[in-house]
Formats: sequence, C-alpha cells, structure tokens
Amino acid sequence: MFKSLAAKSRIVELPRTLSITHSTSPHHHLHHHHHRFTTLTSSTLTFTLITPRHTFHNHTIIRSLNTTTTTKMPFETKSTIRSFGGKLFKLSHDSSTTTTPMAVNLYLPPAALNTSSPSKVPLLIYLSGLTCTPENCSEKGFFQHRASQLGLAILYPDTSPRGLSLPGETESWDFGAGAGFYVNAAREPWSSGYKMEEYVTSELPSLLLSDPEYAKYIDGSKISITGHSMGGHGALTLYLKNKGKYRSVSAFAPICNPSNCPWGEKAFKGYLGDDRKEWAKNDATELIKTDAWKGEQDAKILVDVGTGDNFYKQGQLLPENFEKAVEEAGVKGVKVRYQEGYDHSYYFMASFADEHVDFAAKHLGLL
Ligand SMILES: N[C@@H](CCC(=O)N[C@@H](CS)C(=O)NCC(=O)O)C(=O)O
Repeated sequence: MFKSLAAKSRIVELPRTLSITHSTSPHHHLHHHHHRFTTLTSSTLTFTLITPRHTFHNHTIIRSLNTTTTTKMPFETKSTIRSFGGKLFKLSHDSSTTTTPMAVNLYLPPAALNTSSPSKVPLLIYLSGLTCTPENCSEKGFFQHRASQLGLAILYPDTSPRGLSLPGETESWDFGAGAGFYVNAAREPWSSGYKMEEYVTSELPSLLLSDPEYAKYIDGSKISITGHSMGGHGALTLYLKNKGKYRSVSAFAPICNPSNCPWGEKAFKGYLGDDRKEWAKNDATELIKTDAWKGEQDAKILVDVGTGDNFYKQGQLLPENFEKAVEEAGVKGVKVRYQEGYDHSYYFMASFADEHVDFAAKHLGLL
C-alpha cells in the first residue's frame, strides 16, 4: 500500500493506524526481517516508513514508523562566480529521486539580480553530454553571454547520480556514471537511482521553484530546454514526452535515434532492458511519429549538427532519421541545420550558443 503511495504521490497522509515515534531503533520490533524502508518526501517533511509485510490474525501488523522530521533541504551554495554581469552559482542538494547528493549549476542574469526587488526571469535547462558534469558547459559553452543580455536564467544539471557504487558504474564512459541518458532506468541495479528523466523534469525544477534562496528569481511558468549530444537526446525526448511543459527545444549534435546507434543501444539495453517498445518511448525519432505530435504545425524544435563531427560520421547521431520521421509525420516547425566543418566540441557549441539562446528567448517571450 505505502509502496504504491510512495511511487505515485509526494503528498503523504499518515494512516490513522500508525503512531509516530522519533525512535529509529529497530530493536524493539517483534521481528526484524522483511522490513522495507520507503523514503517519501513531502513538501515539508521527510518520512521514513516501514511498510506492512505480514498479516497476523487478519490484522495488518505495522511494525513501526520512524520519522525524521527534517524539513526539505534547500540548495547548498558551494561557490558564486561572476559571469557576463550575472552570477553562476555552483549548488548541491540531496535528491530523493537519485538517492544521492546532486551537483547543479545555476546562472542568474543581471536582470534577476541587479534590482532592489528581484524580478523573475525565464529559465533555460541545459542537458550535458557523455562524461560531463555541470561544469563543462557553464565553463566553455558561452551560453551566459546572450542569456545575460536577454535576462534568461540557465540551469545546468549533472548527467547521472554519483557515488551509488553500483557494479560497473564507473567502468565505461558511455554508460553508468556520467551517462544517465535522461531515462528512468527500469532494470536492476540501475533502477535504484538512475532516474534522470524524473530528476530533470520533476524533482529538480520543483526544488528550485520552492527554494528559499533561489525561487524568487525564476519564473517557473516559462521554461525551455536544450542540450548537447546525449543531452540533445535528453532535451528532445523530454520535450516530446511532455508536450506543453517546455516552450521550445534546441539541441547541438543530438543523438536523434538512440534505438539505432551504438551509444543508444548500449544504454537502452542496460537501463531499459531488451524490449524495443520501451526504447521507442525514449527515442526522439519514434516520439515525433506518435499521435501527440503527428501533424503538429508549430513544433518549436531547432537542431544543429556539425558536418565535421566524428560521432555524426560514425552514425551515433542520425539526424537524417529524425528529419525523415518529421517529414513523414507531417510535423512543421522543426529546423535541422548542418553546420559546415564544425566538430562535436565546445568550439561548435560556443559558435551557435547565442542563436540557441535567442531561439529559446523568442519562445519565452524575451524577444
Ligand atoms: N570521452 C569520449 C568523448 C565524449 C565526449 O565527446 N563527450 C562530450 C559530450 S558527448 C563532452 O562534452 N565532453 C566533455 C568536454 O569536452 O568537456 C571519447 O573519448 O571519445
């Protein structure tokens, strides 16, 4: 009962049959085996429940209930760095989705900061590629340049949980740590914390938009999303899976059809299992063909790919498959551009960062 409650709801009502105790000692329990701990995060309290596992004389035995009456932890600010007239905040917070501490960078433009009463600005979420942390793009993607001028905040999440110590987690650069692929893993052991889709679409924005320090700067009704490579796949799929949640999407060298490229096949097999129908639900080229998007006349999608990109040449990105699917589905408002001679690096991204920020800004009402 509580397990499904935990899975479906963040607002937890304590059943009347439960008594609350601050004891965390298991020693007064009648039985110690088969305990199942479920951590639920409400807007103000974190409860640790032990769910009933046995019935005795037709009565459910509820062995104990422990509560930790911690209020929801706000972001911890690790450092503050001036950038293009605004500030980049390196933040850390505990995530109940990944079950780990998570690092995230937030850029606030002067429009948010430089007034006596802070004004709320729209937000662009940037999803990074394989091997990346929040640092790579905030240091050398140059998104802050145009975001500063237009008054746009940028959120740079990490690419996976860190420190779960799962077997093989840090063995390869294209799977596990640094390579969460923005899906909710369904396969053990990854399903324990590799829930980057839920983290990025739900937990992280909801924490930010209720944070005592940072919520006052962000207009949570105006969010767009962008990303690079694996993060381009993340941006496209999260946009397509959540129609209306983001105002627009753009991507640099995105993995457009992960079900048919080596990176995607490895990741989807590992995180999702062998059922290709599950893969399709996380594949931009498949999602654009679904009923939600078929015939859409104003999709608000911009993609840039460099023709000198080795991963493009090796068939990891497959933008042509995405273009073909867009065409077949009769979707309008998708622009895929091939940038002559550009590679996969930040020289490419920095060259077009202004244009991608402009694209988002236009759909966020800033231009
Ligand atoms: N480590 C990989 C390359 C992975 C890679 O290019 N990652 C991109 C994202 S897909 C990146 O941003 N790397 C970090 C950086 O360049 O700062 C290799 O050796 O081929």
